[in-house]
Amino acid sequence: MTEVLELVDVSVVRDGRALVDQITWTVAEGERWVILGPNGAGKTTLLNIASSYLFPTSGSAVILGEKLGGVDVFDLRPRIGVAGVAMAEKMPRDQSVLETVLTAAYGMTAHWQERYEASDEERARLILDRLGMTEYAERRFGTLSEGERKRTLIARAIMIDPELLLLDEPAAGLDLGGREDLVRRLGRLARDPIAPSMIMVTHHVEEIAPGFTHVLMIRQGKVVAAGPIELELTSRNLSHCFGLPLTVEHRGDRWTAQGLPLN
Ligand SMILES: Nc1ncnc2c1ncn2[C@@H]1O[C@H](COP(=O)(O)OP(=O)(O)OP(=O)(O)O)[C@@H](O)[C@H]1O
Repeated sequence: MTEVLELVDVSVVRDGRALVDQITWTVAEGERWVILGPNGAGKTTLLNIASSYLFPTSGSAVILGEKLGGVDVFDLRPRIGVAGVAMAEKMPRDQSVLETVLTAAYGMTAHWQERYEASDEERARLILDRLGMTEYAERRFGTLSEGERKRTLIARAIMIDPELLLLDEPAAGLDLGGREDLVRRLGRLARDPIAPSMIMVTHHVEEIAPGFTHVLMIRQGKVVAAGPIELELTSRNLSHCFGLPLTVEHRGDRWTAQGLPLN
């Protein structure tokens, strides 16, 4: 099996502090990983390495077979789809949802007189439809609700037909209905055998969609557990990861967790 991401002894040090501390982690093609961990654990830092926007201070990072530092990142980035808060902030608010998705195919964030191929527009509309966004295609990005915005950015990340899809807290800020709608759609994507390898950062096990296969738990920049979700997403590991006693349950194809009551 081919590796889409291979980190060996990766550390990121800022102001003398390791934000990510000697992490060794491999993601194989077709796997769908969840990164879990408390605030400040280093999840986004890891995702920034996986998207080639951040270079490790030490250790080696190989993304889609290319070693960071030895490859032109501008060749690598079009192969990686990223949806997260940082991307939302870069999107022009007065651009339509359709254009927001379409510009991805041209490696841009804004419409700039480029002529779109009819086949690209067709693909953008198809992806928007899969994410339940058909009726919003002509709406301005800036007028969307948080949930609609998140679905638009996921559509944009998928538009480039990436080999690796990175989702940074896709369900953050969504209400219960919005979360459940997104989890169902991510579940459909995760179970699609031709969908790209995926890595999703989240704070909540309830946001893990069916079809996710592996979990990486980190705390203070270090790996607490990594491996198949059924084996590693245990009360013991989760408690260690978040630093308080927690119980996790797997019911049907979903996960829930709660803290143990105080004595
Ligand atoms: N450029 C920087 N210089 C110094 N410290 C930084 C820098 N970037 C991030 N950090 C720190 O690194 C730690 C890890 O940050 P990161 O954003 O990766 O955490 P996270 O797990 O994604 O957190 P959250 O769940 O709150 O989003 C945090 O303590 C953060 O303050």
